[in-house]
Amino acid sequence: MSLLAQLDKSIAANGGLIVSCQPVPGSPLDKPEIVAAMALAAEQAGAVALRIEGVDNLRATRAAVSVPIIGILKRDLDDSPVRITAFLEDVDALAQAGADIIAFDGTWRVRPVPVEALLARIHHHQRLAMADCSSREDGLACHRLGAEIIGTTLSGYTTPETPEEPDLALVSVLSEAGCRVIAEGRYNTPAQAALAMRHGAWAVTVGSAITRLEHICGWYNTALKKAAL
Ligand SMILES: CC(=O)N[C@H](C=O)[C@@H](O)[C@H](O)[C@H](O)COP(=O)(O)O
Repeated sequence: MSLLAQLDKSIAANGGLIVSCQPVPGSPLDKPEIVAAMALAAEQAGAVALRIEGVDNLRATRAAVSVPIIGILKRDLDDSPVRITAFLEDVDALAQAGADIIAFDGTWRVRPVPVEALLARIHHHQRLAMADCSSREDGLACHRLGAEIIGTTLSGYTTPETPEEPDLALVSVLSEAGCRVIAEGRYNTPAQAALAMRHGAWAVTVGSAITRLEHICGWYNTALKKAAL
């Protein structure tokens, strides 16, 4: 059975939650063995797939879990705002470390390597490609170029202000256009994730609300401070 067919089956059975295990950089939780433990706990709790950043985290997680892994590699570049899997060697490293799906920045911004070349390299390794997009235009362009999965990951992150709510409208527009959409970015409650599925998402990736303890504490601290005023 193809990986997509396998995922269709587990999404139908379990609901379509993908857990992104990306600790806050420099956090006491930012260690490959802890990332792998979070990933295993998510798998045991019914996650259909995992999203993992970095080669060491990916290797540790691959050894611990059996569900598919979406691999990414983040870098901060001087001459481009693109951060997620920007180079061909990043694709090679992720494939080698055991990613089943490789996600990359699919936005139309100044970038070191064209989307077409990244897609060709991912497919050369016989991996599935997920394009992390910010808009209808990005998403449709990556879909036409052959990305099997379109993520709404970067909606709200290519502009100076990031909204609080997730971009459900983008999920609808891309799924109506025939894309296999992973809703991702600020799905901080189960109700928001469920809404994404009702807007046509194939699956929903949740990161901060499940695996970034500092963000969750921050949400509570802000609310509690406001309540004390
Ligand atoms: C914009 C960007 O770089 N997003 C990253 C992509 O991998 C991660 O930092 C997010 O945590 C991930 O997309 C999940 O989103 P959320 O943490 O909101 O559930």
